[in-house]
Parts: sequence; structure tokens; C-alpha cells
Amino acid sequence: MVVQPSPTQCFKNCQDIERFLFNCQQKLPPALRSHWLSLRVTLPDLDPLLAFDQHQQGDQPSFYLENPRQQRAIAAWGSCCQMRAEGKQRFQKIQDFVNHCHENTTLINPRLGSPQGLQIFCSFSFFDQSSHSLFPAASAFLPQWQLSQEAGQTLATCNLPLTHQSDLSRLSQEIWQTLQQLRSQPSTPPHRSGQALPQPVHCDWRDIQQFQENVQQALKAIAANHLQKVVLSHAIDLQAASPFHLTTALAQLRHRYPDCYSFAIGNGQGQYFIGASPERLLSSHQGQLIADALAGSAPRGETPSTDAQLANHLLSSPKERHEHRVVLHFIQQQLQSLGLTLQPVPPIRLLQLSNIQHLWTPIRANLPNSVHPLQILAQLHPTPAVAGVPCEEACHAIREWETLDRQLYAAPLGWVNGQGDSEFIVGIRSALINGDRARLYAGAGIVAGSDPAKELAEIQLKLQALLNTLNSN
Ligand SMILES: C=C(O[C@@H]1C=C(C(=O)O)C=C[C@H]1O)C(=O)O
Repeated sequence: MVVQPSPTQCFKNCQDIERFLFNCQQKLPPALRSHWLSLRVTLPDLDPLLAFDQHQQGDQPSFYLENPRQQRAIAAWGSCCQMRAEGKQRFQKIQDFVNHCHENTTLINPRLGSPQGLQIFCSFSFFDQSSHSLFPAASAFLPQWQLSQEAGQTLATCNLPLTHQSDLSRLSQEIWQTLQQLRSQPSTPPHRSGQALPQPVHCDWRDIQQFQENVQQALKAIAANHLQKVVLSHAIDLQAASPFHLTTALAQLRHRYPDCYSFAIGNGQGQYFIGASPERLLSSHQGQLIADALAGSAPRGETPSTDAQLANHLLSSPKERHEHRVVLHFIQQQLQSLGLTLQPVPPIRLLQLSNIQHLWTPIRANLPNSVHPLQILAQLHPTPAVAGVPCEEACHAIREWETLDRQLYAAPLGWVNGQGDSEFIVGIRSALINGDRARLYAGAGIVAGSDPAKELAEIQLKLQALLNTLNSN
């Protein structure tokens, strides 16, 4: 059910809101059990990160995603309704939850802004079971509040449960209060000179020797034709003198890595998974899909000429191109297996980030209404950019050799709406923050011809993204 047109521009006071909610309540079907109202309101320009800083709380799920280059940011906090799932059917279960939310929500002003409609925020762990993990194998939530910024337009979305029994006076006061706070918020980014990120007192590189042994083992398995490619990861642990400050870290990440997606997910129990990922797993908008094949890496050069040399070597290296093509072919095959028609693939290009460069091929396809973005996600995760080929054997090797629990590292996180629009990234260049402790993750693809010393240097370089951010004062 959609109530139109919306009077949200007239929300000049709390009574306006209460009258509006009363009208919505009157239109609810008589025997209704669960129902939500989703209100969209335009706001003056403000920084979603600042709103996130002021409103998100450790005991509620939260989500932040920003791509500075695309001038898009979303902050979401509080939970109207949430779902957790485990096991092989986890993507399907989350899809059912997303459908349930859509079927039971009245959208007010659904066409205001882009993307349209109700957005549900999701995260998945690398493996489909999360026995000792701080985050479930799959989780999704409909936020209480959401702030989106795109192409200079700022929108607030308030989702709330509405039934015949709802206390409209209390609900309207809560909405009014938050709207007033958002309307009076300065548009400058969070800056806490006195509260910069704490200096880690201890950085534990864990058993880095083990990573190199794993690479040797992987090379043997590749030589024996058990594997074609496997992505091996390593983690380092930081211990700070005081808790890490989430939004200060995010402010630094978006500043340092404007071509990446800065992100944070809070599990509602005080732990956060944050990062600046260059890898878009899936983005769909109005029936058009893009998935990134991103694999093959080199450092950036210190001078323009060494940088160009490194870039040329990366683009022409048979080993790096093979590592990349394995990912490209996998994504193409998986999309085609769902009946999607792919557009011609452009030549391999470079994605140059502040500290590292990658081989990159954006893959485009038409997305029919009959295929849900979460079905595509189920088919794509894990790609050989983060697992390997053959997938099952690579995942088995990862479980056996790696001494860490990947949790959300290298897994999809993002949002989906009811119109088939979605944005999911791969949680790499990331860290799990638990108060004054942080675990930082990085991995590298191992194929025939990989050099263990170079792979070690590559993960050290990748770890710098979060290490420099969390370690700076
Ligand atoms: C696995 C990671 O990165 C992935 C592996 C890459 C590679 O091996 O060249 C490049 C980009 C990512 O797809 C990571 O950053 O942890």
C-alpha cells in the first residue's frame, strides 16, 4: 500500500506529524499484525557521517557506506526489524526477509530521490556458518533512520512500526525530535582534534611466517593441479590505549581513499567492521547491473615514471593477467548461468588507488525483474578474487591453512531495495573493531608463478590502508 501524495514538506511541528500518522493509521487494514511506515523527507545539505556520528549507538545495528568520487553516502541506524540467517540458504532467507519488509510497508514519498523505495541493509560472513563469530553468517535490517546523500540532495528516511495500537503521540515526538536534530546539524565533517584516533600501544603481526608457509603449500597444490588459484589472507592485531573512534576512522578513510567505498557495519553489540574497499561485487540500478572483476596488484610508484613502469608491468604481466582472467571468467559464467545477457567486455584497465593499483574489468549486464540481486550475490560469492578456483577446493584450503576466522572479511555487504536496485561491495581493506582492539585483514591471490616474498609484500601493502588510518594521531 502506498499513501500519496505526501505532506512531509509540511512537517512544521509535532502536531503535523501526529495528524499525518493518524490518517495513515485509519487506512490500515483491520486485522493487521506487522506493518511499517516509511517516510522520506528532503533535508538541507548535511554530512551523513556527522549524522552517523551523532545518532548511531553500539547497542543497535548500524550501517555506513560512502563513495566520495561518486558523491554518494548512506548512513543508517537503529533497527525497525531485523533478521539473521546461517547455512547454505542464507541468501534466500535474507531475500524472503527483504520481500516480507516490502510487502508490509507503506511508503510515503517513495519516488523522492534515488534509489527509490525501501532499502534493507545486509552483511554476510565469508563462510556460511558463523559459530564463534561476532557477526552472523547473514544479517539484514530495516533501519529506524537513514540518511542518504546523492548528487547534492540529502534525504532522511524514517521507518517505524505502525499498527492500530501504536502510540501516535510518542511516535510523532520521536520523529520530530530526530528531524529537528538533523535539520540543525552543521554541514561540516566530523573533526575531533582533541579526540584523534588513539595510538595503538601494540601491533601484533601474528605468525607472519605462517602466511609464507601457506603460500608455499598453495604453490605445491597448484603444481599438483589440485588448485588453479587460492586467495590466502593474514590478519594483524592492534591494541590501543583507549577505544578506537569509529567516525574519526571513517572520516580518514574517505579522505585517504576517495576512489574506494568507505564502510562500517555495527552488529548492535558494540563491534564494528570497517574499511575502504575498492571492490564492487554488484551494483544494480534500473535493470542495469555492474560487477567488478578486480584482481592483479602492484604498488604505486614514488615518481610518475616508476609509477608508469609498475602500471605497464602489471598490465602486461602474464601471471597477473591470468590471475585477473580467472576472476573475470568466473563472474561472466555465474551471471550467464542465471540467464543474464552480458554486454561486450571492455579491455582490462587499471584501478589506481592511493597506495596500490589493480587490474580491473567492470562487467555489465541487463538485469531482468525475475532475477533478484540476492540471487546474484548467492551465485557470485565467493569470487576467485577472494577465494580461488575451483571454489570448493580453494575454500577447503583456506579453512585448513588459515589460522584466523575471516568473519566478514572478503564477504559481501550493502543494501537492496524492492525495485531490484542494490549496491554490494566486498569487505576487503578492512578491520574488525572491538573497543580498544582491532583486527586488520588482507589477502593475496596465489597462482602458478607467485613469489612468496612478493605476496607477503602485497598483503603488507594492503594492510597499510587500515594500519595507517588506525595508527595515526
Ligand atoms: C583479497 C584482497 O584483495 C583482492 C585480491 C587482489 C589480488 O590478489 O591481486 C586484488 C584485489 C582484490 O580482489 C584483499 O585486499 O584482502
